[in-house]
Amino acid sequence: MVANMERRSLKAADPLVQMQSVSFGYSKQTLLYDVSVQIRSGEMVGLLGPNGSGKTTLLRLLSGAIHPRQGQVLLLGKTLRQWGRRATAQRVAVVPQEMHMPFAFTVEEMVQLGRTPFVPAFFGTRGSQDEKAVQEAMEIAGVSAFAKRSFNELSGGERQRVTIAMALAQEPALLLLDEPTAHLDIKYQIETLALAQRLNRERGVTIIAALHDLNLAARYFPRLLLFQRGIVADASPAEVLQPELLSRVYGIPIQVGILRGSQHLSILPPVDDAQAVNRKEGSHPLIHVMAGGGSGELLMRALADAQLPFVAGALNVGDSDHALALRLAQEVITEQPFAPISLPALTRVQQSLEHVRVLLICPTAIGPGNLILLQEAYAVAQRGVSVLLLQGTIDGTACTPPETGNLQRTSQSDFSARDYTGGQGAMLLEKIISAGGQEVSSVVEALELVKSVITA
Ligand SMILES: Nc1ncnc2c1ncn2[C@@H]1O[C@H](COP(=O)(O)OP(=O)(O)OP(=O)(O)O)[C@@H](O)[C@H]1O
Repeated sequence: MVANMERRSLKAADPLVQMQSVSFGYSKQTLLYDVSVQIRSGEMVGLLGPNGSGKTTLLRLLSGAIHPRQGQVLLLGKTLRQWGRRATAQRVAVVPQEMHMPFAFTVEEMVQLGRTPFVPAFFGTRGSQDEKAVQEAMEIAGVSAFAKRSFNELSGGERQRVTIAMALAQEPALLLLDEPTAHLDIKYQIETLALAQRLNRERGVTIIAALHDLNLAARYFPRLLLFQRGIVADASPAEVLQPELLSRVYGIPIQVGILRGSQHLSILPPVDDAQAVNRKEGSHPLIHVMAGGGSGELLMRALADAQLPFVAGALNVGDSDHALALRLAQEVITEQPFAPISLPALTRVQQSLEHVRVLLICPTAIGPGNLILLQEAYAVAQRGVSVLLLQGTIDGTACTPPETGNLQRTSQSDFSARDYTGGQGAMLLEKIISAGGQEVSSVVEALELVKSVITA
């Protein structure tokens, strides 16, 4: 009721819920970094991402169960802290991955629990409005027939519908579903998502669901957020479910096709997984890009436009170059947010550098955390591999677009200006040059040199 009235007063363009530069971590380590997203009333959004990518955490932030370390979550323009728990629960309902009841509640009693945010505190009793909402929720979710049965005796699919009924009894404006189809057979998976779709279409409930099944996500959700500790892609299924992007984010080769006679996408592992992996290994990119802080943006776009496959990294989660590399690079070597390059990431960089013919170093800031990459670059230059150093400042003007020309040559002073290691970084860059590394002053020049090296 509350939610219905507020929903009607919302203008179509107003976001129902928004995350503004949200960062969060359970421990010192940051799990989600700088996440910003807006969801309008009436949207149905699927949240995709590998295990441990932070989908549940994102839903918990949206429900107010946990609070951001930085940034804020707004519901109808007010932070969840400003709303408070009770008022938030009158507007946002969560269907968790699994619900275990230690007591033998009947289905009806369970669904009545959904009305808790509306029952006055301190011995308040439920009124006729609450009873109506409970009966209606059971009806919509298709659980009225077993209202008097014990929740714990139900099948997985039936339980799932009861937990959805519980959430519906809250009459939420926003329904958060955490892997609503986990543990369900295909019939119940489809029934559950069809129910979510009906709620969305007929009752205007805004739905955000974390999902693992990419095919079902494509079938039921007009907007998908691909998530890996931050939002990697946010668009329609056809735009988000790109084989290269999915393969990079999930770390296995993935094919996307269109089912014959159907408008829906079909996501499959390749026919012969082993063959695909071998093919991928056999065609390791010949180009490696070291970047960070946006310094690699124009170069990576130019390489992708020229259809030149490359490895990027190591890059920290949350770095804008990392998000872009996930879209454009064949392989991305990922490091924790803000963390120095770890041994596993360094090993992957070393493995990549063994195969490449060109290493491109973008004009990123050099700190104690990434200095080790320059040491690797120096070793590569000493082996006679072509190393190109893109010149530029680190204020976003680096690597000017191919059409518009050159960077200013600043050389030594440029190196020092972005060196935060007390001179070690600048010295390594100088050593790379003396070992044969070549400075380039534009993306155009870099691309020409790359092409000449890899076709030689
Ligand atoms: N309460 C917690 N305390 C500490 N770490 C946690 C907690 N909850 C989750 N994590 C960790 O945070 C990371 C992200 O977990 P989260 O459950 O958000 O991911 P997910 O994308 O939903 O994963 P899955 O698809 O496997 O459900 C994981 O590494 C997880 O172990």
